[in-house]
Amino acid sequence: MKVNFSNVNLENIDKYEEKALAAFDTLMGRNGEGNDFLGWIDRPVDYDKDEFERIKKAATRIRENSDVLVSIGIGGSYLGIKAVDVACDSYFNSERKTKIIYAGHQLSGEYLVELLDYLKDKDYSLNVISKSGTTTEPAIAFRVLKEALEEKYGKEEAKNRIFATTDKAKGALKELANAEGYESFIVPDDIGGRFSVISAVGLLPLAVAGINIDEFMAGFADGREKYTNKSMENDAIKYAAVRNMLHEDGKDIEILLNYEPKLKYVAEWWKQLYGESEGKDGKGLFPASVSNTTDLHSMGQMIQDGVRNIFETVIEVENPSKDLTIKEDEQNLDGLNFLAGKTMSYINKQAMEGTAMAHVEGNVPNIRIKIDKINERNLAELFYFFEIAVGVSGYMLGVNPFNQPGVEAYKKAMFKLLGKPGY
Ligand SMILES: O=P(O)(O)OC[C@H]1O[C@H](O)[C@H](O)[C@@H](O)[C@@H]1O
Repeated sequence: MKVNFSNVNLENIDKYEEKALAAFDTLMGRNGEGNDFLGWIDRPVDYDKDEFERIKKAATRIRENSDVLVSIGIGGSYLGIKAVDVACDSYFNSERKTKIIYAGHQLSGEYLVELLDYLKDKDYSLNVISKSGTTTEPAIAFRVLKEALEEKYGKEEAKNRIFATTDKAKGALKELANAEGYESFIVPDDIGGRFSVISAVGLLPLAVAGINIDEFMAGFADGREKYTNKSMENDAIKYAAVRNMLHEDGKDIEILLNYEPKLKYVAEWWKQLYGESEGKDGKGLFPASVSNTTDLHSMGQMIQDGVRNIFETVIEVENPSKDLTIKEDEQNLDGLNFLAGKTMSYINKQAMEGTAMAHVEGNVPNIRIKIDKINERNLAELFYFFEIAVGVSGYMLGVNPFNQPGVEAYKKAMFKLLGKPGY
């Protein structure tokens, strides 16, 4: 993975570098706000190997007896799984032995009814994932899906098809898992939800999907190797410094963009990580995302000519796994023979370069993150890069990057409207 800042004016970066290095010291010194939630930093080399093996065994069992695993969770208990699942799957002919389907990540009755109908003639298991164990959306989905599972298999067999990933000791889901005898896995106390894809939260569903979780962990270890040294050569520190410089220079919105549609949910994972880590005390860059070149035909006008408060961070995949060469056409009625002999990846790359030139020309600075190809190891390294960078960036901003007090406000209002006791 390489990060390129040549499309950003770095003439004022010095004072941000000093601040970034100090913030990095706070992060790695574990003496900043939110330092109870830094377990993810060393997790790549310090994790429960027994649980890891148990995850693999459970995944094998699920793959043997289920066409579908319903992964029930929201936020950090959903987005990391979906990001890697989609990015590492094929667009159309998924060879997945067991398909991962998601639930509990919204409150759509239509979705849940259609999911229940879809599952009727399938063998399936449930992985209910909630660090707190009380989040409304997954709790509702689990109540409904558990009832359907028990109806299909009977209570005893259903117990062998329910896996709970939650707090090691407390919370409603842990109590339920203990009472019902569900196999459970742990969301570590010292890893916040948006950082938890490295734990059983991500590992079990991804192992069921056929992702190589040894390679996934190795990618996090690659990230820990590359992004935990104190130097401005450390791209994670530099990215944090550059973001803060651009923010103080009037850019309020960072757009993460890709030119490979299957990376869409990597951006969704990134939006939670950056939005929840920095959006506090009236501060923070607004994290947005587009998928190009599709969105150049919808958001291109705004990005090129709208309010000049945007910069872009582009994820470039240097070696797509498949490619296709445009052929000469005798009639050339579409006028595309100038593309004959050129590959789609070459054309996509020129679109990326042309867009970067036009946007930089229009005062939209561009950061470029290049990954060799899309696989679980490279995605894990990218995740770790963003995690270190958000810790540094949040401390530079003067916020606690590891809490999320603001998410409670809507819940209180919603529970009052729903007549939840005590609200
Ligand atoms: O895993 P859970 O405890 O169910 O939390 C799921 C999500 O909901 C919370 O409200 C926070 O917004 C997220 O940080 C968290 O990832």
